[in-house]
Amino acid sequence: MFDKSKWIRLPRNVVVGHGMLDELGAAVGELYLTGTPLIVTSPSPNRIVGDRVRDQLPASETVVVEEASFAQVQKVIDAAEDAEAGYLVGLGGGKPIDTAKMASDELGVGFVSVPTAASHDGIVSGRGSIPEGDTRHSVAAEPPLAVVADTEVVADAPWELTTAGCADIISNYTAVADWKLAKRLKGVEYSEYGGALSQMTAEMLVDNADLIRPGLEESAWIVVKALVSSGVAMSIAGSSRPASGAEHLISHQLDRIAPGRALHGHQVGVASIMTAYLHDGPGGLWQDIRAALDSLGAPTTAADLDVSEAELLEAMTSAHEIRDRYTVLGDGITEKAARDVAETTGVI
Ligand SMILES: NC(=O)C1=CN([C@@H]2O[C@H](COP(=O)(O)OP(=O)(O)OC[C@H]3O[C@@H](n4cnc5c(N)ncnc54)[C@H](OP(=O)(O)O)[C@@H]3O)[C@@H](O)[C@H]2O)C=CC1
Ligand SMILES: O=C(CO)COP(=O)(O)O
Ligand SMILES: [Zn+2]
Repeated sequence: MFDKSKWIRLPRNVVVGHGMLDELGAAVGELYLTGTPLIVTSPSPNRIVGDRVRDQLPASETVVVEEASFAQVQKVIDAAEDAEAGYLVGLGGGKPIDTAKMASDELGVGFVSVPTAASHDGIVSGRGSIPEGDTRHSVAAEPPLAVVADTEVVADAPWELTTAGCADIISNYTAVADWKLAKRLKGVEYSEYGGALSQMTAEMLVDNADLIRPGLEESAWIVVKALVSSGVAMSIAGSSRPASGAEHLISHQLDRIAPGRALHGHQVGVASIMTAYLHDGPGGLWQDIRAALDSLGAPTTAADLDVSEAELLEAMTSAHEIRDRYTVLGDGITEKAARDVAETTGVI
């Protein structure tokens, strides 16, 4: 049996720009896929651009998912089998895209990612995440064969989705720091290319933070490109390590302790302020991260996330337990240490 985590698996066509939805048919046609396309979408993207996508993919069928759950993945698998689907098209935010990604993995058919929001780097990656049950972190899945992101559509999406995508990228700083630490202390395999690309992506986004403003199509373009790069870094690494460290562990725990309160990217952004402090101490990177999030209008405090002090501290002190991934949290931090860092960084 092959270990595909050793392969670098990337989308073949990445089509990003103004009006690019109208090139979906051409981008997919180039992949020589056969059979009925099954469009997997959610209510808003279906309403906003569903017909434009259907015009590009004649004879397609559509299934609308209501939430990200294993029941909805099964609904898509059933719809694909009924339609004898040749491939799936995830159209929308992370919910329909990851549902399509997980279903296509199970069905053994290809999938195409058509993000309508730049909310996190899962829209491009070979990592699937259904935040239900015990496993809240992503698992290996098939990467999209193609990604088609129309920046006009993404720029029109609610601004908070874009700031969540930015924060998910900014958190790459601490993810890479955790990965390097795990290499030094635990001999974990580290990819120089994966780490460097992920770090550079975070730097470019922070350097351009002033240009990222609501309604500006150029902003959507910067963020989508960054999400693509982050997805590529994960493909090079064969894991989510370049984009997921202790800040993601804390976010995954918040998903358990306080489900549905805040967007994934917003949670990892706030957690990243604190894990940067744990890495560097006072006067270090944490202030740059907080300033960048602040300038984008992304959350920087527990209150912004609608999370109580007790919920945050519980997530911070138990985050190390959820997965075998060594980070700056080591084998756990005390409640006092968690409170100190949260207070010093202004998160509580
Ligand atoms: N693979 C990975 O690494 C990761 C994957 N995920 C997955 O992503 C999901 C969360 O992703 P997220 O994007 O926040 O969730 P959604 O897909 O639910 O999108 C968020 C909201 O935005 C709406 N929406 C999407 N696009 C537009 C648009 N263009 N205009 C107006 N509204 C729009 C959706 O509306 P409506 O619901 O009405 O359609 C929804 O209310 C998780 O549940 C998980 O499955 C999360 C983190 C990491
Ligand atoms: O969200 C991700 C990267 O930004 C994926 O990370 P996880 O593997 O921790 O879910
Ligand atoms: Zn993430």
